[in-house]
Amino acid sequence: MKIVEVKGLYKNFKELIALKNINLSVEEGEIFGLLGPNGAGKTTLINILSMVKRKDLGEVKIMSKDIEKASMEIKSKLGVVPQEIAIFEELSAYENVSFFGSLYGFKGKELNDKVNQALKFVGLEDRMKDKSKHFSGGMKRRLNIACGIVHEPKLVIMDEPTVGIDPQSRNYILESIKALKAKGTTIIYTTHYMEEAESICDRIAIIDRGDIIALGTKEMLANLIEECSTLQVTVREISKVEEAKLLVVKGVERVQFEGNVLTIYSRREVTNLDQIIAVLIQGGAELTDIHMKELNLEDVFLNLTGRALRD
Ligand SMILES: Nc1ncnc2c1ncn2[C@@H]1O[C@H](COP(=O)(O)OP(=O)(O)OP(=O)(O)O)[C@@H](O)[C@H]1O
Repeated sequence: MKIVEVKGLYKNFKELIALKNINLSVEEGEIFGLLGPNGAGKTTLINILSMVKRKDLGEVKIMSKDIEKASMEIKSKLGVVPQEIAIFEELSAYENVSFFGSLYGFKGKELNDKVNQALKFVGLEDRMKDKSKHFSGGMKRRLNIACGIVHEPKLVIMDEPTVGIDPQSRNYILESIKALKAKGTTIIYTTHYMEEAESICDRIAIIDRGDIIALGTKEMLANLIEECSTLQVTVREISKVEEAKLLVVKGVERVQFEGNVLTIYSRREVTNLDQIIAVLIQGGAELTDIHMKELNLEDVFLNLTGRALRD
């Protein structure tokens, strides 16, 4: 079942087109990634889905209801974890989560149980009485998540929840997101870290300049690249590598140099390993390592836009 359906969505900020003709759907129970560089339009899309901003044009349905006609009903089943940490520094972790839980009408034992469960979920049960102003950046991010999921929403929207935190907290958060999915929650996850999108998302939409330029599983996205086989060769004498000679080998599309490593992109249907090695040996470059590189979403982005995903 589709839990989110977006058709022909547009959003402008004066003359800037922040979103143009966005079409996508999110299946119930999946982790759906929105991957794109800074300024691509991820937050704008998330803000529209979470009803913080209004769309200009198009149709957005969540749980089969139009977001503008059934906003109250949808909001009760929706959890939002914003990019900016939205917690009260002077309150304890427990008080923060309890406040958000009470906004959804929970009280008494039911509220207490939900708060304890949410804090346990993000690994803050031992620190629940501490004021959040004493927390590290990673702990504040985890508390932010607990506030967004305390009411056990069916759909959780997370906007770059791992920005600027240590690797340990990041892993903790990624594991909690997988655990949320295992409980049946649907998650929309925005990030500009392609490793995160690759590791937790079932499907990924790549967004650039307000436009979805590709959508699918990571395997489907990698298949979009025509020059599919990617050979990485480390040589002792990079100056002896003759790019022009490599480029005339059948199937070779592109050669990239980085220090002593060269990456050779070839069309997928061509077998040319023998010829490539022969060219390098004849030139006297001296090979020290050679392996096939697996294509990742960074390559997909570069291939589709001609630009790197990261700044
Ligand atoms: N309120 C606003 N007024 C004017 N322009 C805006 C506003 N909000 C966003 N924009 C612009 O819209 C574009 C998309 O921004 P958005 O924040 O959605 O991108 P993003 O992919 O979430 O990037 P980031 O990761 O940096 O948050 C950017 O060019 C941004 O400057």
